[in-house]
Amino acid sequence: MTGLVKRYGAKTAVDGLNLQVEAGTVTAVLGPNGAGKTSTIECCEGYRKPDGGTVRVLGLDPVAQGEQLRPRIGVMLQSGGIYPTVRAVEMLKHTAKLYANPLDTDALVERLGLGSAGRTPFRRLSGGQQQRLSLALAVVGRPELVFLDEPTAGLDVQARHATWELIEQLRHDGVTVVLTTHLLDEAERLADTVAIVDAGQVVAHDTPAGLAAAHGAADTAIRFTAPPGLDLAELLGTLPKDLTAVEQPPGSYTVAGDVTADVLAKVTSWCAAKDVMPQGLNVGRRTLEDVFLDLTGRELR
Ligand SMILES: Nc1ncnc2c1ncn2[C@@H]1O[C@H](COP(=O)(O)OP(=O)(O)OP(=O)(O)O)[C@@H](O)[C@H]1O
Repeated sequence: MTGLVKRYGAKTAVDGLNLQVEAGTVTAVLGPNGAGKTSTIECCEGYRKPDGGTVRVLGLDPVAQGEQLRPRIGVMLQSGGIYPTVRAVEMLKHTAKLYANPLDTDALVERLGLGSAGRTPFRRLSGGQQQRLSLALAVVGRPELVFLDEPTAGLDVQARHATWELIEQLRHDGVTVVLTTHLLDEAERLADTVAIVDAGQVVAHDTPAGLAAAHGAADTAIRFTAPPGLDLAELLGTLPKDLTAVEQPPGSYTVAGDVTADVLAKVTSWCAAKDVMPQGLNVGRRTLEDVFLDLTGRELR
């Protein structure tokens, strides 16, 4: 898509967003709450009409050519969209019959641990079961491309791993997957490329390793918490020139760069001179989470 714009009244949710996804890959769209991820995905699915820009999915316009597109894609919405009284597995079997070459529904039920949910009406399923059923419904028709909006939000660890394995299987089968997530480990584990969205735009799109390399994630960092408002310019004055220091969010400090034992000693003695106790201090590699924080100024959750 190029230059995608989506507005709700005066609010511009998506603000000229550009994103190209290669067939057969898994793309994770990562961003803070309200960044415009869901709006973007819904424009790709044809559920929302863009206010500007061009969206093509499998070469088709999702709004004008929705009828052609829909049988070829799978969609897992954040909020169900499933009849509340319909029984879980019946719904899945019924949906499978609408497709020429569906997946084996029994195997899918087994894989997603939905066996016990068989005859339960959708509205009586637990949140996690509803979500796994939505995922099953999205993939049962063997789509060429699936959109998964926060597929593991709120799932327990076991269900999350089952979902990850299913997504890995899709990728292995050559299905193109676009998923949104707040979870960095999910993006790192599953995605060939990660698109970081902030304020309705893609601010970076690369492989997880590429993002990390481009944004200094190989550096080491000292992290600690302390009362907000420490004078970081003064702290930096005591440290070698190539180091950086940020307070984000207030009271959480990161000193990054070539962190040696000498740098660590200088940071702690500066704190001591200010009568500040650095809590939870640790030294480690900068992570993709730090990259995210740098790019968006916000934490993932
Ligand atoms: N139907 C709507 N009417 C009005 N405003 C909306 C509507 N849907 C979304 N918004 C607003 O548009 C912005 C982007 O929302 P969107 O749901 O696309 O973001 P998101 O990145 O998916 O967020 P989250 O991670 O919380 O799901 C938000 O500020 C949201 O409040």
